[in-house]
Formats: sequence, structure tokens, C-alpha cells
Amino acid sequence: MTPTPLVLASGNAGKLREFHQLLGPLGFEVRPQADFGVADVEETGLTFVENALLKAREASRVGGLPALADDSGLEVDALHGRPGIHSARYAGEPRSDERNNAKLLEALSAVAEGRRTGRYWCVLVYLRHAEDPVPLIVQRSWEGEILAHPRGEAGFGYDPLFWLPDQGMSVAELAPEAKNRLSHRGRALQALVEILREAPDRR
Ligand SMILES: O=P(O)(O)OP(=O)(O)OP(=O)(O)OC[C@H]1O[C@@H](n2cnc3c(O)ncnc32)[C@H](O)[C@@H]1O
Ligand SMILES: [Mg+2]
Repeated sequence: MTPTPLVLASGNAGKLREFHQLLGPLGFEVRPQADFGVADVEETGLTFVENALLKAREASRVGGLPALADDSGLEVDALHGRPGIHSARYAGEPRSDERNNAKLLEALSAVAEGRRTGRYWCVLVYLRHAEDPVPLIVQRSWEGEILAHPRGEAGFGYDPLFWLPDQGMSVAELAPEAKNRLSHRGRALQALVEILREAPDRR
């Protein structure tokens, strides 16, 4: 099969690393949107789906290629779903994982262990071209609990605070291959690639 060229509609280095690890071996020629000078779009949607569509459309329009976008975030039950679609900008500007994590710990300081449940969401949108009327959309979640102190160095974002009871470790303590196999993003991408494989006309 000829490699499918693809613009990755993300400016997040952690996501780009995971997408490269996952898509590289699968017959995609992946290029980050920065290669085409695509600027970050304003994420004005109320849902992950809307924001992922905005990002994919802009990257495909500017890059002139099919585009894959990821809009993702952390939904915490005790915080009524926050930070949710605002996960990247939870602690305001300048954006930083450290400040976001500190704000999350503060918001949960009075919430006891056992009630600190939540999940990552990932919505992937694949567009064949900027005006594709039939976007491919896949969403997956990943259940966990929010720790009271960070653990581990791997991953990005909220990973040092996201505890996986089944694994007995935080996401930032998982090897990258394990995160890719288990994560919201990894599993959404596996499903999306499967759809593209079975329906080559969707590429
Ligand atoms: O929009 P792009 O350019 O892709 O990059 P971004 O970082 O702004 O991405 P989002 O708007 O989708 O916001 C997602 C945020 O959710 C968090 N997040 C999503 N997936 C994560 C993961 O696998 N591990 C840790 N945090 C994650 C992290 O804070 C991200 O910045
Ligand atoms: Mg963003």
C-alpha cells in the first residue's frame, strides 16, 4: 500500500511524539502542521468533536493534504467534568503542564481518595480534505484516579497525576509502548486506522 500523506493538526509535542510512534509503522507519512506553517486555531467549540474538527479543517486547508486532529482532555467527576475541553488552558496563560497540575491538585485538595475518579477523553477527526463532508470521528476514554502527589517522568500533561488502579502506577510511570497500547489516544488511533484499512476509499 502506498503511504498515505497526512498532516497532524497539533502543536503539542507530547501528542506528536505518540502519533509518530503509532502511525510511523502503519504506512502513513506523517507531517506535523508546523511543517506547513499552520497556526493554532482558536478552540471555540463546546465539545471535543467540534474543536477537533476546527483543527483538522484548518490543517488540511493550509497543508493541502488529509489531516488528523486530536482534541482531548481530562474529565474529573468531583469537579463536575472539569477541566474537560479546557484541559490545556486550565490554569490560564502562560500554558504549562506544571501550572495545570498544581491547579488540579488545589481544586481536589478537599476530595478524599476514592472520590478522585476521572477519565481522559480523546476525540480524533480525520478529514480527506478541508471540505470533507464525512469526517471520520473516533472517541475513546481511559479511566483512572487523580493522585495527591505527582509520580513518574514519562508522558506529558496530567500523566504524573493520573493513577491507573489496574496497572498499579501512574501514566507517567508507564513505558511509552504501554501508554500507546492502553491510552485513550492509542486506542482511538488503533480504531481509526482499522477503519481506514477496511475502507481504503476513506483515505
Ligand atoms: O490542540 P493541540 O495543538 O493538539 O494541543 P493541545 O495541548 O492544546 O491539546 P488539546 O487542546 O486537545 O488539549 C488537551 C489537553 O488535555 C491534556 N491531555 C490530553 N491527553 C493527555 C495525555 O495523554 N496525557 C496527559 N494529558 C493529556 C493535556 O493537558 C493537553 O494539553
Ligand atoms: Mg489545543
